[in-house]
Amino acid sequence: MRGFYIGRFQPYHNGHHRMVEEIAAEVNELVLGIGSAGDSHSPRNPFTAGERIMMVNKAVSDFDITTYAVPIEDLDRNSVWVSHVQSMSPAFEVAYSNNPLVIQLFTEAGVEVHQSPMFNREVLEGTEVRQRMIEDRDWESLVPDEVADVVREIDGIERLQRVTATDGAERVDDDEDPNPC
Ligand SMILES: Nc1ncnc2c1ncn2[C@@H]1O[C@H](COP(=O)(O)OP(=O)(O)OP(=O)(O)O)[C@@H](O)[C@H]1O
Ligand SMILES: NC(=O)c1ccc[n+]([C@@H]2O[C@H](COP(=O)(O)O)[C@@H](O)[C@H]2O)c1
Repeated sequence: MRGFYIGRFQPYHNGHHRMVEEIAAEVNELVLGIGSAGDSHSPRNPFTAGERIMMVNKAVSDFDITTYAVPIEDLDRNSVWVSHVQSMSPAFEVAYSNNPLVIQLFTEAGVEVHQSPMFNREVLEGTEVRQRMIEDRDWESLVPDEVADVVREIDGIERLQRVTATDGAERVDDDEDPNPC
């Protein structure tokens, strides 16, 4: 049986990895949808689809299943999103997600959806990993070693810190004359 699991994976972390481990007990093939594939170089989506494919492919090589990483760009219309996914992915019988919108859209389209427990969600969350990267705090322990290697290879921390920084320009208050003479 072939399954489908989509995430933004910004970056792929140990919560995703635990979920793939559980999925691997149920299917022998898994499509990993790289969601919001067109987004990169922003605080919420720092890594490109290609970089996320590297992270995911290297990390899941430990598991005894065949995997395919497929980039999926976002659409303005949720109502046709499942068809869009199906048009880009190898065919699959079951979708895995804990995202309420994704669950709703697949269910309405007649696709069986399985949820998983949330693993150590207090820290295993992309937002937390990125915050630690910005603040130079330990993030490596929250991701598979292969992902940490990719982040270092692409100078990902420097990029995230730079795209998160403000431009440092002095703010001029509205009621202050910028050109006093
Ligand atoms: N710790 C976790 N345990 C189980 N599932 C998780 C965990 N973290 C994320 N997921 C699930 O993995 C899928 C992809 O998640 P996503 O890539 O958005 O990660 P995220 O940690 O929620 O990231 P962000 O904080 O950047 O939104 C979603 O279905 C999400 O619910
Ligand atoms: N209309 C759309 O483009 C649409 C709808 C539902 C989910 N998605 C994408 O699917 C992915 C879902 O992953 P998360 O669970 O990580 O949010 C995201 O990249 C999200 O943007 C896109």
